[in-house]
Amino acid sequence: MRLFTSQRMRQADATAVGLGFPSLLLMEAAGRAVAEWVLERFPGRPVAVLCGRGNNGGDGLVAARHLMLAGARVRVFAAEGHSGDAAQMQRALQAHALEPRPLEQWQPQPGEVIVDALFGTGLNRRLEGSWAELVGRINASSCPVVAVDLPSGLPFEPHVRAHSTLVLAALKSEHLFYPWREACGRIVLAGIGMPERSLFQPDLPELLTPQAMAALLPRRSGDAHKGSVGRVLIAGGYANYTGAPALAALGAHRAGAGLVSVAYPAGLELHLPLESVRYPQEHWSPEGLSHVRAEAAAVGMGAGPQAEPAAQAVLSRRIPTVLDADALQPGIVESYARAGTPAVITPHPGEAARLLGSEAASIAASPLEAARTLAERFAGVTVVLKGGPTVLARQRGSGVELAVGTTGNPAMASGGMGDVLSGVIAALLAAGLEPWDAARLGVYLHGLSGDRRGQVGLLAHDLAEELPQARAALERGEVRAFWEWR
Ligand SMILES: NC(=O)C1=CN([C@@H]2O[C@H](COP(=O)(O)OP(=O)(O)OC[C@H]3O[C@@H](n4cnc5c(N)ncnc54)[C@H](O)[C@@H]3O)[C@@H](O)[C@H]2O)[C@H](O)CC1
Ligand SMILES: [K+]
Repeated sequence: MRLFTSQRMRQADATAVGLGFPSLLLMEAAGRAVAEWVLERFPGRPVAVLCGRGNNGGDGLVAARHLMLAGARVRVFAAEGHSGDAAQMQRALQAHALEPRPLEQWQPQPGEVIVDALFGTGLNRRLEGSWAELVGRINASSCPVVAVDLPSGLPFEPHVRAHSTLVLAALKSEHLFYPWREACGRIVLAGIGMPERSLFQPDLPELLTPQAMAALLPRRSGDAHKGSVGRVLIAGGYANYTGAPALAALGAHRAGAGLVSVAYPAGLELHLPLESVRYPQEHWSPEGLSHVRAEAAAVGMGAGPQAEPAAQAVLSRRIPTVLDADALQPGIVESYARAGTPAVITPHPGEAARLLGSEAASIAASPLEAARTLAERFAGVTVVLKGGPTVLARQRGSGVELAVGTTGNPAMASGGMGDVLSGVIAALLAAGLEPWDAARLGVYLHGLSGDRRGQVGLLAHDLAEELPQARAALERGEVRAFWEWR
């Protein structure tokens, strides 16, 4: 499943029409889905449908007809000047003796549900004047708003704040990225019958779905033993940063590693899980790690100035490695890329800025672009740019493949969460997954565990404790995506 932009959705729409699919059928399906959602979610409530002059308004006119036919009390207010499909839908409504009133005449009525069909993917600049004023009045009313496709005004200010958004054909960036996502409310995705070929756009970012992620789970055979399911080496820790490697170790254990070994500066007091094996290092060297049994590693958590020697020592093992925290320095990442050792980097925006020599704020503002740039800059390395949502990237052929996480929540904004993620991805690498699969599944499981324990005050080790149940639920097919299907 792919994440669209408004522009790419319009392209898909044009492709469908180019294939001979009548656009009027799409609008009919869209409006019908809106009506069905309103009737299901707000049974018996009167409805005001507010229609713009584009196709989003056309969807609203269809919704009004179906609401009326289902016996709902409907008032319709529409902008002047519909053309094309929307004009036909206006005539269809008028044939049922339902005459839209001018939009300016709309006043909110208590108890009424508002269908926001003012603007969808065709908005090309911020709303101003009477449009901005109308959006202000919608938001000030105490009526629940069902937005058609997008809350009108997004991705700019001002915009409608919706109770729910009935998304047409595919999710668009605004439905996933903050701050816009908060305006969408519940997200309900309606298929509307677009031909599959028009939606086939593999260069768009992949959305991580429960089905696709469940298929990646490493299977365990009946005769599994601790040496056959993946052993992990964690390398980190320095001065008073003793929690980070311990949390990474916990993440690896809870993600199913058969054995977790932790290498750290000798003399450091680490509160490791009882099950971890300790390898104190007098100084970091390939020899010091040569006898540690591991198929994958994670390095950098709390390593401070020791990150460089620790990363070079681990690199000598030539095993797939997660580079996190202090190991996220251009020189270290480049040395892994040059050596051709499979590497996954897991920066947050601040660390990504350090890698790219840019600003954290600009990275957080355009994470898809930033992840793409990281994948181009460090060719061959798998990028996990952490955030809400996390974005993944890797170079593939002459282009960059992108993916976007669909799990996780703001309760996960606390120290140590990233260390757990490193351990999880390392465990999946050790189990034999390719870096791209280990990174996507690791991000998904980590966020899913956070969602299952989603209260503020969640600690990183609470999240780690949830990993086995999250994984089992995913395996049993019990996990649902955050959007609902219609
Ligand atoms: N395949 C699908 O997903 C389908 C989507 N449908 C619906 O169509 C809209 C997109 O319709 P479109 O006509 O392209 O655009 P809008 O209705 O969003 O609005 C365009 C309208 O608004 C004008 N405009 C743009 N920006 C502004 C502004 N800032 N202020 C004032 N006016 C503005 C622009 O010039 C146009 O006149 C999509 O979201 C779905 O709801 C189909 O119905 C079914 C298939
Ligand atoms: K809308």
